Amino acid sequence: MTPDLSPDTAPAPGTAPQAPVLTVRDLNVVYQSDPPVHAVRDISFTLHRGEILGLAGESGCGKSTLAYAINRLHEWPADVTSGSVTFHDRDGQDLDLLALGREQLRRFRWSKLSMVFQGAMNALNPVTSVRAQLEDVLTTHRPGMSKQDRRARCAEVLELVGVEPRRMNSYPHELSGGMRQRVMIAMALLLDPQVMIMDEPTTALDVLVQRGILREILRLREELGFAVIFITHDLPLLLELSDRIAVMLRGEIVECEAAETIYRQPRHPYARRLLDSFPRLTGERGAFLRDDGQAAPKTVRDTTPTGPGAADREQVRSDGGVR
Ligand SMILES: Nc1ncnc2c1ncn2[C@@H]1O[C@H](COP(=O)(O)OP(=O)(O)OP(=O)(O)O)[C@@H](O)[C@H]1O
Repeated sequence: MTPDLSPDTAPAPGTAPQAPVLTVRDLNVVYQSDPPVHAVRDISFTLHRGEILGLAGESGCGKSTLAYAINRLHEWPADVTSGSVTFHDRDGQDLDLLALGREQLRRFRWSKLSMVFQGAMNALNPVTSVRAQLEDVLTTHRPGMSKQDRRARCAEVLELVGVEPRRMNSYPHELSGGMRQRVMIAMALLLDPQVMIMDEPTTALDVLVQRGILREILRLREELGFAVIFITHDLPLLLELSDRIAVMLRGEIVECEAAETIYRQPRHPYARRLLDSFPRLTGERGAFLRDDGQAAPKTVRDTTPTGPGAADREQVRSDGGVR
């Protein structure tokens, strides 16, 4: 497959061109309310393998509507009125996501593309153990997997996100918010997806816990090679995390560039305004924070727990009065 390297879709400078994993073309989503709300307008972009694409924009600009429509999680009155979303599978097959039937969709979600949304930690079933909830995903999607392999895989993903596997026997209420969100990320990783959509995944958490989780996401992306669409209104965070950033305004992408270009030379007046609204970007931190060619930003590396047990340490730190 020939990579799509048109200006609005090219990977960040200095990174090897990667094949696309997701292509969105001229997507329109309208809430058929009275009056109708045209929440996503003619949006086009390409997500490349292993890339972190940040989606920035103020509240109500359509970020979540776009994310839900890509994954077909939108519900009436949200209506995809036109456009296409194509998933380019590892095996070379192209999937037209808007045309998938219910059963195909069920197989597609979690296994090829998974989503972690804001407050996902509250989506865990309070009366079922973490183990049962993780295993349930495997039982549904990998019915031939042995019990032993299921357990091993659940322990493996928990370890990947820094949660001690012994926590598997816990119930959600026994875990801190940060740990629960890590469990949700583990669940999203279970089936080795090629794309993860993260919609404000850490917004509800305190800054240290948030940093720890973001660092883990960056490390996992390096290790496992999935691509991420990361949604937040927190532009400084996106500048640290993303390869490219798409800036949304009233349902449209008004600028899509390498994170560093958005930071140094934002073209669109709204992107400039958005940058100016974060004083710390132009204040004492001054310089752009990413290492050249490296995903892990300095600020994240310096301040956060990592590895198995990191979430437990977060718990201790939270209990120890960090908040
Ligand atoms: N069920 C609905 N019916 C009508 N309009 C809706 C509905 N849900 C969202 N909208 C409108 O669609 C637009 C886009 O909303 P959306 O939630 O996608 O924005 P967002 O950028 O994700 O905001 P936030 O950052 O606050 O989550 C907004 O104008 C919102 O009011």
